[in-house]
Amino acid sequence: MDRVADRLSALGSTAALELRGVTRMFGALAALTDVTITVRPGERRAVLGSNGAGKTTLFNCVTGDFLPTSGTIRFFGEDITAFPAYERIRRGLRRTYQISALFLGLSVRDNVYLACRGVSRSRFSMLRPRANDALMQATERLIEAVHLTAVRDQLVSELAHGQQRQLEIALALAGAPRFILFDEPAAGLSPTERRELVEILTSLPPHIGYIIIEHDMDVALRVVESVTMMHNGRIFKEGAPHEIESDPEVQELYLGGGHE
Ligand SMILES: Nc1ncnc2c1ncn2[C@@H]1O[C@H](COP(=O)(O)OP(=O)(O)OP(=O)(O)O)[C@@H](O)[C@H]1O
Repeated sequence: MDRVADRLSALGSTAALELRGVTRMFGALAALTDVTITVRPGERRAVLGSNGAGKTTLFNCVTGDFLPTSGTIRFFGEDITAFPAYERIRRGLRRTYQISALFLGLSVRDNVYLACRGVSRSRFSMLRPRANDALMQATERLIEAVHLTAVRDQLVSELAHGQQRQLEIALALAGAPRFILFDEPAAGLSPTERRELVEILTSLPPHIGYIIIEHDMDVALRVVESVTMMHNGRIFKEGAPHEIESDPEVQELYLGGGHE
């Protein structure tokens, strides 16, 4: 725990992500109500809650897929509330989706290379990549970081489901991310694949913070330092994983039928 505290304090005091009073209405339905969250640089946080709690809407407001109805969102101190999604990506914000967005007919390496090239300055270059190209080197590093070196030449369509999810993490790491939103990365994974996911997430570079939405509490609580519990669009509880796990109200909500 001391190591975590040292890592976080070394990364500065300006919040990586700060939501203040964020509300998002869909007609008369409040998907988010007055949500205030502060995530420090390098901090890893889980957002948990039952179906319809507002977790995906929260991600959509942070990425710019939806604008909040009211409230503000700051990213490393800058007010990004009204920024389009690409401006947020340019500033180092990334997201993975529940539904994958991979090129199934291309190899693992080509998928990662295209992602690296998409966020680099040379993306319009017509030159063929060379083996010593910096983008190729970045590609190989990312493939290694998500444990896919052994299958890097295989087509994505031939990969196991878990390997495809690992590849999605590599794509989110392309460029220079400072903060990643992981949307249920453990969904559909076998126990072995879940263990691998935990290893990959806990080995990410220390300056990269993230929020993870995850229904699997065992995975979520092992890869974060802090937890925000949501219920009916509001923040219901915040704390360290061990506090959340042993909280009677959280247990009631999860075990008492409030969760799927
Ligand atoms: N585009 C939309 N239009 C109308 N209502 C929406 C829209 N998106 C979400 N909602 C509603 O907002 C509420 C919060 O939904 P949201 O998807 O954010 O919850 P969630 O916590 O991500 O749930 P799940 O775990 O099922 O993904 C729900 O009542 C949902 O029906």
